[in-house]
Amino acid sequence: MSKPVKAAVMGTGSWGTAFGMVLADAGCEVTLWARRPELAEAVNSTRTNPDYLPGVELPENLRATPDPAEAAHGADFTVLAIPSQTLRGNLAEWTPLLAPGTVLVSLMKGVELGSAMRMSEVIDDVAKVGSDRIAVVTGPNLAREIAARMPAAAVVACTDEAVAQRLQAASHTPYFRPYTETDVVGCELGGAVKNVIGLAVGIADGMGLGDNAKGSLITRGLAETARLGVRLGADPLTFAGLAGLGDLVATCSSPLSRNHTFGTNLGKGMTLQETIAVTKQTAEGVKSCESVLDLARRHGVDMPITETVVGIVHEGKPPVVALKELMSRSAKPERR
Ligand SMILES: NC(=O)c1ccc[n+]([C@@H]2O[C@H](COP(=O)([O-])OP(=O)(O)OC[C@H]3O[C@@H](n4cnc5c(N)ncnc54)[C@H](O)[C@@H]3O)[C@@H](O)[C@H]2O)c1
Ligand SMILES: O=P(O)(O)OC[C@H](O)CO
Repeated sequence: MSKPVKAAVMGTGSWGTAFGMVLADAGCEVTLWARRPELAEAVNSTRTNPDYLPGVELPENLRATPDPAEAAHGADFTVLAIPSQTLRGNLAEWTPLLAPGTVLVSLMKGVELGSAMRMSEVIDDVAKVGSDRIAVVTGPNLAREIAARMPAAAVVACTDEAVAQRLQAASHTPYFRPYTETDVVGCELGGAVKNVIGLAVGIADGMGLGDNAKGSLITRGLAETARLGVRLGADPLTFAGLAGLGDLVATCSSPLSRNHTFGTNLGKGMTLQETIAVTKQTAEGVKSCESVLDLARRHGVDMPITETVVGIVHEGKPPVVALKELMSRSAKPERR
């Protein structure tokens, strides 16, 4: 009999825990790394994650530890499930602990502030493992729904298709259907920019702008995502898939999305500080809107919705003023 696949999941938040559950349900032996020892203890003693996924019973073949070396030991896959802006520092500490040959798997949907790097680029920069040992999981995957074992499809991307296939096999369950991809750039940009568009749609919902506005923002949001992606070498068709349209639709329609909810609160008139205070989990778009805009400017790509979100979130622009500016941009053809 072959040995079970071992997976370390670095991060015991909502998605780290839910994806750890997927891997365990698919037959992997899973160890979660939890930053706080008391959370690791609670996971092991109650078989739940009371802080992030209360009420969800976790499988027996999943355990938690506060020791990153213990989590990483012998792992075939080392899954990174922490906020994007904390990746560089954490991975620098974990790199000496990584199992030889382990595949580093990013669950993160962000772009690094300052460097404007995608998460796979940060991973390569820090761990120096090469693109064939870096994979990305993305798509319409709201953690709460996956944790309830509700059906979802996803994309597992790696420049080496055989590695993507290994990860696909390690995470395929009756409720979680991963498709392979080799367009890592497109998959990562789809995930990072949809959080920014999710904020924009949330703001519009909070302002009561209606469903035509929502449909328009989703579609024009996807257009600017694809524009950036193509400039960076992505396949435009990736944005019509699960990592693009699929994730955008789930995020922009669900009250479970932290980015959408964050935007809705701003659109209803809460201040940024009030909105941050009621947001308990990571809403990546709040920081990544600035790094996505930075990336777009470095490559001369126009991203008006992203620019509008930055104006509202970081420059104190009132949403009504931002809306007026967005609607009064010069007329142009839909495709150019
Ligand atoms: N929740 C979802 O539905 C979902 C789905 C797909 C992708 N994602 C992406 O996954 C990533 C993680 O999101 P999440 O939902 O698990 O977030 P979360 O807020 O639920 O959990 C974040 C985890 O990171 C840890 N953490 C926070 N700051 C840290 C630091 N400085 N150093 C080390 N660890 C730290 C927290 O303790 C927690 O375990 C994000 O990039 C998010 O966009 C989330
Ligand atoms: O809760 P959000 O806004 O971070 O979205 C979660 C997932 O990325 C949806 O696929």
